[in-house]
Amino acid sequence: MSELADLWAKIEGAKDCKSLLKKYLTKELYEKYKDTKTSLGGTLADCIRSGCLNLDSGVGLYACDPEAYTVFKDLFDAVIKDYHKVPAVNHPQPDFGDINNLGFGDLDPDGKMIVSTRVRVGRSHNEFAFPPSIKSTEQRKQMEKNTLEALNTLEGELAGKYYSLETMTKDEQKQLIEDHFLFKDDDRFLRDAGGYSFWPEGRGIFHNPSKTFLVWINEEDHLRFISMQQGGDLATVYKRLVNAIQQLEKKLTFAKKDGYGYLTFCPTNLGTTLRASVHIKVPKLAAAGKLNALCAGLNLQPRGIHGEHTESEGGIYDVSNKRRLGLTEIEAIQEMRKGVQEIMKAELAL
Ligand SMILES: Nc1ncnc2c1ncn2[C@@H]1O[C@H](COP(=O)(O)OP(=O)(O)OP(=O)(O)O)[C@@H](O)[C@H]1O
Ligand SMILES: NC(=[NH2+])NCCC[C@H](N)C(=O)O
Repeated sequence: MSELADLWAKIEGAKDCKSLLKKYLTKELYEKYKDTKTSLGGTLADCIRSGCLNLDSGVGLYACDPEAYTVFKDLFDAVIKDYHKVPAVNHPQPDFGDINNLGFGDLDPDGKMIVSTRVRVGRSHNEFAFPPSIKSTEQRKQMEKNTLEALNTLEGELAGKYYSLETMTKDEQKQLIEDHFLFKDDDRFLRDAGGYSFWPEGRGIFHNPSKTFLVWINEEDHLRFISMQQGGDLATVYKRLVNAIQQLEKKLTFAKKDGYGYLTFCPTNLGTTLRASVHIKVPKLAAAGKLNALCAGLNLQPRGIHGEHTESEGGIYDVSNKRRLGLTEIEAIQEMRKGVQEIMKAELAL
């Protein structure tokens, strides 16, 4: 049996599987796409491997490369519409808003509830495959090199240095992870999607001395741009990120598609690719079992303190916008801002 037929048999037989892949990969779509290849050589197996090997996936589908969104359109569109709750895949053009006139500042001026604030976006290079279809270390290294040429031209607050995972000590790596600056290598969904192949080659982190602006290279996405700092000053964090994006877009061209926005490896990140989060102390809401429902109603997503698939510690949660597609960057930030302010009100009322 071919690998694809084997993966298909696994998911077809998984009656209790609740992933979006299970919901939308019908026999008809499987037959339609089973022999299809992207121009970089990506296949349906590359897109569905993680979801078939991890039947508890929420989504279960990854793009093998930027072209997957076009080549396997019917499958991706169905998953995208369901995850992002949009009737059609019709993402607007980027709009970061008037960053000098945002109309909001620090969400927690007294510093009582918000421990830290972070906003990140993902960016991809059109000419490189995503992890399932990357066939050699050379591709990751080339991408790392092209990106560093651009990062090394950044000036002022954004200027920084690159730290390769290939040369970093285990202790340095551990400390950066504990301090919430660096990615880990223990996500089984990403592992089965090829995310850790040839690890740690071509991976690394660029950051400024104060670690308020950081770039992850060759983690889940080709690139992640991150702005973060202690406290609740969302406006400052967002402005810094937009400034970085605008500077880097002068040097690099990122994968983008009309109606889909910026293209990312995982369809959950598509569009604005923006996740704005606070680490927020909400012990009362959590103890009352009210946080999840409140977040759901506000289009927010609660996570644990060490990120996705982790637990809360001391009543502190990572709360962020859930929607990234079908709205502009500034709308996603405003949705997160309003939602976080509602959560703060609800915590104080208990
Ligand atoms: N507001 C925040 N303050 C401090 N650290 C944060 C904040 N939000 C997220 N982090 C940290 O960022 C790291 C990465 O988190 P996580 O993997 O959940 O999200 P991500 O980088 O946005 O990507 P993805 O959604 O693809 O998983 C973790 O260490 C997490 O604790
Ligand atoms: N980091 C991410 N892209 N997270 C979202 C999806 C993760 C995993 N593939 C799932 O389907 O549950």
